[in-house]
Amino acid sequence: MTTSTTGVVVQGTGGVWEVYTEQGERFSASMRGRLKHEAHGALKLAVGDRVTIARDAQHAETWAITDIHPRTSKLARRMPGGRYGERIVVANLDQVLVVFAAARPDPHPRMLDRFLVIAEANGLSARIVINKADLVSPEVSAALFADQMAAGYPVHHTSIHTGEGLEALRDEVEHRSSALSGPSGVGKSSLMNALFPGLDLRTAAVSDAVNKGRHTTVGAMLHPLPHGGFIADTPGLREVGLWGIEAGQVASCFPEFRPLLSACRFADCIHTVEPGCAVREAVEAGDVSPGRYESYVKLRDELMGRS
Ligand SMILES: Nc1nc2c(ncn2[C@@H]2O[C@H](COP(=O)(O)OP(=O)(O)OP(=O)(O)O)[C@@H](O)[C@H]2O)c(=O)[nH]1
Ligand SMILES: [Zn+2]
Repeated sequence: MTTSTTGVVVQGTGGVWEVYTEQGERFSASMRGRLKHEAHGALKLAVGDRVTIARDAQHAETWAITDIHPRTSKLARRMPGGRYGERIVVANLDQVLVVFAAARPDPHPRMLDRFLVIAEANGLSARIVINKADLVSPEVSAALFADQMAAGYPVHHTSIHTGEGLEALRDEVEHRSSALSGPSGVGKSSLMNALFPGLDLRTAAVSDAVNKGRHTTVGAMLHPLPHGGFIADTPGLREVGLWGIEAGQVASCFPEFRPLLSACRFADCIHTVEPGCAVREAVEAGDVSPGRYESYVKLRDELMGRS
């Protein structure tokens, strides 16, 4: 007799995948031969995939992955070593949490915009978290990232010391699959531990640390949350980088630009020098923030190989 169940791939090493079921059980499973063959094409298994697993009564120890369910999203990066193709870092994320600190280290709006563009380009919604809110006055904290808030991104102000904002953030994280991103030292692991005691993230691995190379062999890992949902312990958005984003796509990764793009005089407007550019007019009129526009120009230049 064969039993089967469904679950989410939470980790993968050397062909053995760990699958977490809705009942909260963890099983090791490998890809069934036929599926492996098919997977050579478009569908490669990734952490975050929903799968069906089955096992024979006779081989009671081993589970086989018999089906990979359709993905709703993927965060992908270039194959390591410059090989052609993509590697899916994590599938089926619902959102990215971009964490900065109100101070220590100082927040950096242009770096935030870069993270937001990467999330947009991967089709993921982003939520901004300003942690260490206890270090500045409420007025200063509220003014931080006001441009990104005006662009439509939800912003949370949190502190693990005063407890501010923790409950509201927990509500948005439970029952969803979220990736954490943000610079080193902003309090990502402290925050997750405050929200979900005992979560035990691999502290160093969730960091977008300067020390880049060290993540190349470590894949993403999903941590199940006590009441449902997952936190992805990923190499971070910075490593995923701008890969796969075309220069012409950058403008549409700024949500506040989107309604303007069809109003430019030229259909192929790149919003830098053209007359009749609706984006630049909106900047001049104060409807689009100069800082966000600066981020656009910078990221576009970078993708054009001009910086
Ligand atoms: N004042 C204050 N300090 C905090 C807060 N959250 C975290 N910290 C401190 O900030 C420092 C860095 O916290 P971590 O949780 O290690 O930061 P991280 O983002 O996970 O850092 P990496 O592992 O390098 O990516 C620690 O000394 C924390 O105690 C907060 O809300 N307020
Ligand atoms: Zn334009």
